[in-house]
Amino acid sequence: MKKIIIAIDGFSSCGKSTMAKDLAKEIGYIYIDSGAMYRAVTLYCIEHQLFDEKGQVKEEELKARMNDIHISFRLNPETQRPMTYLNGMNVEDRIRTMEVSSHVSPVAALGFVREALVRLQQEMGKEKGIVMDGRDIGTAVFPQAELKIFVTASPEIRAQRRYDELKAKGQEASFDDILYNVKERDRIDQTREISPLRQAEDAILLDNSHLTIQEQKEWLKTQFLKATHA
Ligand SMILES: Nc1ncnc2c1ncn2[C@@H]1O[C@H](COP(=O)(O)OP(=O)(O)O)[C@@H](O)[C@H]1O
Ligand SMILES: Nc1ccn([C@@H]2O[C@H](COP(=O)(O)OP(=O)(O)O)[C@@H](O)[C@H]2O)c(=O)n1
Repeated sequence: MKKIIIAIDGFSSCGKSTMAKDLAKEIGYIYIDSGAMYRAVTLYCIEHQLFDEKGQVKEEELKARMNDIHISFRLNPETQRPMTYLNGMNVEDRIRTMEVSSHVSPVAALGFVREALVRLQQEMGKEKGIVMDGRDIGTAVFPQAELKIFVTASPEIRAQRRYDELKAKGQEASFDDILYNVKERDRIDQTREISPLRQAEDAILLDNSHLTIQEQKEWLKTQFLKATHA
């Protein structure tokens, strides 16, 4: 069967990666979490003191160091899940902290950061057979994608999902802080100048507020089958 590109965009913490990862595994496609790449650049900034005392990113310094930032994915041999690597180090857990979540959107709004990461993402999708999730996959990275999904759910439900996830990992978390972060990232992501978060005209909208993980997985598989048998 001819391989296609599947773009899954939408608001923060609604379940995009969960459904994208599950589908990719089932149909034998590569899965790429583009948000992990923006998170990895943000972790690099935190670890190299590239935020000033006001919490603003030191743009010129980051720009000068972009060539020193190498991001890749490798499958965990036990779980078969993709792990994010930054300059050869596994940073999968470190990029998921609230500290990174609260700094990532301003970093992702920078044109030179987006240019570098979009180039890498397009390279990864060159052979098709890829499911990528993020904010601008259907609008900017792969506007030609054969299947585009735009996912949303209420902010409270999304914050609860992220809260449960952090708690399950044993991380300290406050529901109110997470809710604030989810809403604030949505605001910055939707209002930035370059490739703001928006639904592509040809994307299928999914509100999964009241769907289980299993239900949304089945829904996505149906969309895939429709797109490949059309
Ligand atoms: N339909 C759902 N119902 C309940 N929890 C969900 C659902 N979809 C995903 N989750 C959980 O919500 C959290 C956020 O999901 P994730 O896939 O990381 O979202 P995103 O990629 O959109 O940020 C994860 O802990 C995931 O297990
Ligand atoms: N294609 C993408 C993916 C993520 N991002 C940025 O990276 C942040 C983290 O993305 P993510 O997908 O890991 O976010 P979660 O919804 O998983 O928390 C987003 O809030 C955006 O600011 C982006 O700008 N473009």
